[in-house]
Amino acid sequence: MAGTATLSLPIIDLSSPDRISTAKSIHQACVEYGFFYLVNHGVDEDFIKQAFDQSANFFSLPIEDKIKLNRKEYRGYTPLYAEKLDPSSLSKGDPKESYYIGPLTDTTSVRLNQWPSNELLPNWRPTMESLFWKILSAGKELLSLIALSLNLDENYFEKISALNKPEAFLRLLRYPGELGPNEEICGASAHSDYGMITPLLTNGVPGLQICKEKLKQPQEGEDVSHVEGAIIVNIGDMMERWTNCLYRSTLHRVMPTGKERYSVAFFMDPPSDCVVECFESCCSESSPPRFPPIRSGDYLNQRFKLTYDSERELKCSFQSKS
Ligand SMILES: O=C(O)CCC(=O)C(=O)O
Ligand SMILES: [Fe+2]
Repeated sequence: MAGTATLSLPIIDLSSPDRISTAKSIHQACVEYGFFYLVNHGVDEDFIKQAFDQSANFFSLPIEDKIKLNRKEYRGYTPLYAEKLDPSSLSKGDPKESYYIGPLTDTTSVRLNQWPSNELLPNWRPTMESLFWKILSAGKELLSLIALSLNLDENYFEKISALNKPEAFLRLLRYPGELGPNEEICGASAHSDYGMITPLLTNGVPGLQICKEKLKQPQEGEDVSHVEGAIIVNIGDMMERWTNCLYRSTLHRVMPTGKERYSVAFFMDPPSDCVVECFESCCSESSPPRFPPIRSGDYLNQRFKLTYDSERELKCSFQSKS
């Protein structure tokens, strides 16, 4: 984007045998940016391309077909303008459409997922299921390195039950191109993600920006450039709470560029009953915890209420399970 700085984010190699040095690089990336690229993550490029093709197949269906799968229980289709990620923004909503797939990890809530029929979109469901498992596996591996990066045991997230049945949501996104560049309108308004980490894939069309200064107005964005085959990972608010703000949950947004853009975000949240409280390695007498402990499910519900129409009764998987 003209006049906007482009960031060169750190690159983390998930398959490096030197886990200690990788953990150090993660530490630095999370303190400085809250964002990094993940390479050698095990999700192969051809498969990613197939998944983007399938995502495009869904979004190019007639609106009547898409609306039949309208979001219920946080799963399914959300049309253009249904969401406003920055609740303080005066816009009518974010110009993007999306499709949510809820956790496949939980035998009870998995049935809440909605799927286009195999006749309508052959092989769509298995492709997305496979994408879910592949990104989950990279995410779990990454979380063991994040634990190491915080001087915790590499199985720490399993030990605090954050990873046994993670509330991972796969979200397919499409930003229409025809809106054209417009400074007032963001494809996704500035926000931070709510959970532990968000691995993100894009089809290479630019638009994603990081706003490093949370409180600055108007917000200034720096472009995140595309690195072929890499997963972009950002730290979420719950990780920020766990680490007493050592690791940054950085504001980001998607600006329109006049080109149609696709992305896939994978929100990795702890299960609803997991209590998020400051890690021992991140607080001390001189730096006491800044946030009280909170159940992950309660925290997420508060945040979702602000993002979506606040009048609407929210019923999330984490409520129906507990
Ligand atoms: O589409 C993107 O690149 C980012 C999406 C995003 O930040 C989100 O959905 O939380
Ligand atoms: Fe986000």
